[in-house]
Amino acid sequence: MKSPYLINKEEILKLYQPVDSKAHKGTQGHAIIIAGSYGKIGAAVLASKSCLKSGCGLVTTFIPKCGYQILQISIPEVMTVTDENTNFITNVHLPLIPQAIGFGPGIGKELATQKALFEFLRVNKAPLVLDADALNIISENISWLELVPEDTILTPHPKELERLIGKWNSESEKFQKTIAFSEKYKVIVVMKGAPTFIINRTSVYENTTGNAALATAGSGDVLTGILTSLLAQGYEPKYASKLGVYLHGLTADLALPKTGYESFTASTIIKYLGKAFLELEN
Ligand SMILES: NC(=O)C1=CN([C@@H]2O[C@H](COP(=O)(O)OP(=O)(O)OC[C@H]3O[C@@H](n4cnc5c(N)ncnc54)[C@H](OP(=O)(O)O)[C@@H]3O)[C@@H](O)[C@H]2O)[C@@H](O)CC1
Ligand SMILES: Nc1ncnc2c1ncn2[C@@H]1O[C@H](COP(=O)(O)OP(=O)(O)O)[C@@H](O)[C@H]1O
Ligand SMILES: [Mg+2]
Repeated sequence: MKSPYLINKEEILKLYQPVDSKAHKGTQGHAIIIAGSYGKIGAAVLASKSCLKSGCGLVTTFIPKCGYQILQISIPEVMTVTDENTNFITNVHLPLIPQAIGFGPGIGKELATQKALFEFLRVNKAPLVLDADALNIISENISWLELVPEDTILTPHPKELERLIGKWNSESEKFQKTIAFSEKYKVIVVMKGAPTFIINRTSVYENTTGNAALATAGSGDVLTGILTSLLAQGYEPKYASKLGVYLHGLTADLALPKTGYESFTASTIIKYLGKAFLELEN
């Protein structure tokens, strides 16, 4: 394998698009987050809030009924649409075609949720981020990946990656298998970890931001929201994935002197998103 390209500030400044002074919420993209199940509505809240706080104009969140009040009270700026089912997602019906969709955090693996994901993949054409249980479901139905739009962004942590590509015997085999997977299914794989690598066909990129403060519940859910937001704003998937992982890690680097490792939570990532974006302004 060639040595990875580094995702550093110089590279990010080449692709970052500042918000236009004539922008309005309609030009900033409408994102949909499909997430959550009973006991894991927090994942939907974190992904939705981070989506909104990364510059997206409008965010609609699709959740099972049990999440309705939680979402509306915790993030009044976000619109919600609920499934017929109380505890988990069974039938994704969207009120609009958005500019991007993030699917997976906290959805669980109920059979009805698996069917809902399959039906969604059959009809969806919007740019897509797949995370968490959406990846776990797809791991057991790998041919469904043939249904996703080209350059869909997959964000597995190491265990989710293993479920998708199978076990590896060395780091180099892990990269080889992920490159082959990215080529075969025409997807971008964000290999989350310390550090995070992005695999886009045969190209490998290594992120330079982030630290162990991110080793906390929900930090991946927040990344899904950020990536979905950037896609909705019109960033091409190859740029959205780089900018998203860079900003996500940068929040932890900026926050660390104030929070230390221990008190940093996924909500701290969201809190520091503004400072991370400001680092990109000249
Ligand atoms: N507030 C909420 O609503 C929250 C909801 N959430 C939602 O919960 C769902 C389940 O998500 P999940 O990732 O916890 O479960 P799962 O896929 O079984 O992975 C666990 C296994 O993976 C491994 N592993 C993980 N990271 C690794 C690493 N860096 N490096 C190495 N190994 C690593 C780890 O292995 P271990 O080290 O324990 O052997 C363990 O076996 C999902 O939908 C998510 O969105 C969460 O986001 C939390 C907040
Ligand atoms: N030690 C670490 N250094 C840098 N980044 C880390 C570290 N530990 C975790 N992360 C990042 O935190 C996120 C964890 O995602 P994930 O495991 O999906 O969390 P969750 O499912 O709880 O939301 C990933 O973006 C990962 O790269
Ligand atoms: Mg996760």
